[in-house]
Amino acid sequence: MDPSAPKYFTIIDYVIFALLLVASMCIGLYYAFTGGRQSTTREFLFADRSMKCLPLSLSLMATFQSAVAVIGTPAEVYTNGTQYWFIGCSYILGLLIPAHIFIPVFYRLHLTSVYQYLELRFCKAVRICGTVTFIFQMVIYVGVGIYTPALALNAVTGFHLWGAVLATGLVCTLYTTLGGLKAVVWTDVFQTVVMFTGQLAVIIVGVQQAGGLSETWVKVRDGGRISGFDLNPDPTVRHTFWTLGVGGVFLMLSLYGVNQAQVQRYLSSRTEKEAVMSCYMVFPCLQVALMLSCLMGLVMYACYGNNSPLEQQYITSKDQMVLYFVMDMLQNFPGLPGLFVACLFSASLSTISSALNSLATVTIMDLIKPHYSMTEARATRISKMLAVSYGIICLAMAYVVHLMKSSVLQAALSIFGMVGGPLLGLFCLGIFFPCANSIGAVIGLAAGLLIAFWVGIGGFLSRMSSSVVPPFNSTYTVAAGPDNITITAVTALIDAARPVGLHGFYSLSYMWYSALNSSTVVIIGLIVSFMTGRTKGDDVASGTVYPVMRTARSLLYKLVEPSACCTSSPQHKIDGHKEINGNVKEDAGTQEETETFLPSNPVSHVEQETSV
Ligand SMILES: O=C(O)CCCC[C@@H]1SC[C@@H]2NC(=O)N[C@@H]21
Ligand code: NA
Repeated sequence: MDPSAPKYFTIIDYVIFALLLVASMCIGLYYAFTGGRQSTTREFLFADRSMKCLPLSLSLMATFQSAVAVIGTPAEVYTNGTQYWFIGCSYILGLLIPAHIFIPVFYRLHLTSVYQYLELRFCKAVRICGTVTFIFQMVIYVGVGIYTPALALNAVTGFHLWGAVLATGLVCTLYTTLGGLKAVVWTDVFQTVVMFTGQLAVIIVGVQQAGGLSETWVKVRDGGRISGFDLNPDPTVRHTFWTLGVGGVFLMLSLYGVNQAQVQRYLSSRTEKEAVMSCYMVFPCLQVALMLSCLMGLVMYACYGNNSPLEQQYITSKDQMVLYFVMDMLQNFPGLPGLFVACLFSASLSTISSALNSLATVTIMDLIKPHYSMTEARATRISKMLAVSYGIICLAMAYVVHLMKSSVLQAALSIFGMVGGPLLGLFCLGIFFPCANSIGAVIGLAAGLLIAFWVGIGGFLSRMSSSVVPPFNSTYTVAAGPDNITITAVTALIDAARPVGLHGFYSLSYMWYSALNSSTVVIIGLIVSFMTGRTKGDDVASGTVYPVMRTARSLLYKLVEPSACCTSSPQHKIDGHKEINGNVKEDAGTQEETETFLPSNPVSHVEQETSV
């Protein structure tokens, strides 16, 4: 069989792929005609705030596990080894901080959109800036998410590119519009099961084709694909333990801490405890997803070695490698290629549906409702129309992505870093620095976005221009074997060409974008706040600041005085929260200080803190 010929699906493959779309549509229809029949925004956008932590945790994981991870991560591991796996270390802090800082603050404010927080803490202008930035980020990200699987599928199986894009986009938009957040969460659960099953099937068959587990291990180890701890502190090295383990924390905080798609899931939990639990339960799900993607890259290497289909010119981009591998390996297992393609589109659908639902939410809640009073029914109808409109916009965005040529994994993570980073900085400025004021917030956000695009675009262009340096300045894994002399020579050449000065700034690893941009927003935001008259502690809206110092003191106190921990903590009076659309929330009453060390009404401690 000529390996360069495109592989074709058998009829059973198409059936499995069609079944996935039909099943997703049925879940959407089910939630369109049961329960409250999606007639209120509370149901359409927040699932009646009744969600339990298990489906939520799978949905939280699925939202940012798109075809990009299913295709891009194995290609990354195949090319550069398992260094990328260290991003898993960033999931610890990347989920603990959202669980114990962001969720308590956002949950107790009874927010509808996470950007409502920005108006409570700063002013309406900051809220609008945050909302628009989020919309910009998610529309581009969804464009990548829709286009990625269609491109890979088209390249390897001849499946019509825009047919796949339209099928994905339309089915997804339909069930999201019909079934609201309940449908999005439950299709995420179903699609995650399909995604994991597909990946596992390919790994098992791949290991068999490579000659068994021990044979696979020997090949990847001798091929230098098992990376150790690369503790190189050089921030321009693309993947090291620091860029992934530390830079990854900021990336995770921008996604699982302050991204509307995730915060909306926390807010749709029945109780704050369920929300915190769902955040904790994301950790094992993410580790499994990361493990499956990395293992697939290793199995691909065990099967192809260094003469990859890319070098054989069977495919044109490394993002097509996974699908080529699947069609190559599973050709004799009718139905499995269809299962893997269903896995790929499941990853995509679960991300696109979450994004469309969150885009509709912030648009209606942040941009429309505050300016026009309307009935619940009308607001829900507009939300559904918005979901459809964003579906169409994202299909157009897929075409724009078609025009750009970049590794999809790096493209997606760069978008998160360039746009998600400044948003993370904006929320950190508000939550951790009571002295920050609105002018500081707006100018800080602008500075963060400016730096982000300067480094991001500059880095992209400088990589394109200097042909000597490879597509991204990665440290080559020195391949053992006859050609290692060549590789060493090339590495020496790269080091010689390594950019210095401003050029060095441009070649910052994309994994540091989130950290750099969020820090820029905080630093500039604080400087401008001090220059323009910092906010006094008691001017800060109740519940919008996390008392870092007080929590640290109470943690220290519990450590030093173990006997103190069994006495009941002092009662705290909760005063009413002024909700944004005017009606004051009745919160009067007293409440035990919760074990998350965040007092039920954090601002009172800020007053104490700032007044001390
Ligand atoms: O798959 C995607 O859509 C984007 C690539 C993964 C996004 C980041 S990587 C760290 C975190 N872990 C995940 O599984 N997704 C996010
Ligand atoms: Na997904």
